[in-house]
This record gives sequence, structure tokens and C-alpha cells, in this order.
Amino acid sequence: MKLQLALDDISLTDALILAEKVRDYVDIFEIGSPFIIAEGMHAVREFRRNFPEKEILADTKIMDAGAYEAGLTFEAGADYCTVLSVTDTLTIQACLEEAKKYNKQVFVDTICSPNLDERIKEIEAVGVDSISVHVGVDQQAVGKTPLNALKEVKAISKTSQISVAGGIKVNTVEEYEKVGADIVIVGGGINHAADPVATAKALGTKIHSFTSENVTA
Ligand SMILES: O=C(CO)[C@H](O)[C@H](O)COP(=O)(O)O
Repeated sequence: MKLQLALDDISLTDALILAEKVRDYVDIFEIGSPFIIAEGMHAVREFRRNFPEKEILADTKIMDAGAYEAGLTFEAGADYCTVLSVTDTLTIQACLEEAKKYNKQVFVDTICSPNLDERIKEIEAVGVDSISVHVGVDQQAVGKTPLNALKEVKAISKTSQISVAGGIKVNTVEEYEKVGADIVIVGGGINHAADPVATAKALGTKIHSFTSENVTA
């Protein structure tokens, strides 16, 4: 299992400082949607320059103009961008086509998607192979978690790697590992912790120990 650190409500300077301190514990650096709104693709370029060995995800949550917007992220150095499952399948297909040109990948974010069962089948039928099960910050504020949606998607998905996000913390990460997430995304659970570096280390150690248990099993 991999750890993806979502950098959302943070300045570019602070994000680069934090990322340098946690680079050994984190597999994927996510340039979060609010961070992209604040800094644009400049943040992706700076992360690519400073962390050439790392996987970088641009959380663009694309809703339209799939090829153009996905292309901007790959040009900037992202390995992955995100598109919303609630958008038209044509937009998702356009992102996938663009990713193919760069030999990169696209995660489809399920935030606010009704009829997950039907939608997962439809998008995998057009070639989606990476799905991000996500309960957003505003939904978390009313007590929602992504655990049930993850169970649902795991039961339906035939071919995809699956990441999960939505208020996950060091003391809840096991629940997501048990259900079979491939990637756990943590934003506030690290960034808003009293000691973000120690928390990233604890999460990374836990998550990577799951992987070695699986490998030796
Ligand atoms: O995409 C996001 C918000 O739309 C966040 O990056 C994602 O939810 C992870 O952050 P957190 O762990 O704080 O929920």
C-alpha cells in the first residue's frame, strides 16, 4: 500500500519545506485542488524539479476540456491528474487519451457520484484503471467517511487500482487497508497534526509495513 500526501491549504514555500522533511515516508505528493487554485501548474513544476524521484499527482478534478486540462498537468511534470466521475464519459476518455500520449495515468475521483455501481462499470468499460474513492472536506464536516464507498467500489471494480481519501488519520488507516485500498490519501491528518513530520513518519511506517506483510505472506 502507498501513502499519498495531499497538500491542500498550504503555501508553496511551506509545502516544499514539509515535503523535503517527509520525502522518505511518502510515495506520492499530491498538489491538491486548493493549492492548484492558489499556485497553478507552477506548484507542479516546482515539485517535479525538487523531487525528481517522486510520483506527483495534480488533483485537478477535471470536469470539462479533458484533453487540454490533463495535458497541462503532464506538461508540468505530473504523473497523474484527476477527473471527476460525475462528468461526461467523453471528458474522461479525453483525459485517458491525453495521458496515453505522455505515458501517464488518470485517477477518476468518485466525489458526489450517485449510482457508483453503474458508473464504475461504465468507466472501466472505456479503459479507466485508476479510481479514487473520495468523501470531500464539506461532507466530512457532517460525519461522512469513504469506508462504505470503498467497500462498494472494491466489490464492483474489475481492473482498477484504488486510492481512498476523506479524513483518514493514523488511527483509522487500518480500516482502509483491510478493505483493500492500494493507496491511502491523507491531507488534514498530516498537515493539521500537531507534528506533521512525526505523523507522516508514523503513517508511512504503518502503511509500508502492510505492504511488506502482504509481500511476505
Ligand atoms: O481532495 C481533497 C479535498 O477535495 C483532499 O485532498 C482529500 O480529501 C484528502 O484530504 P483529507 O485527508 O483532509 O480529507
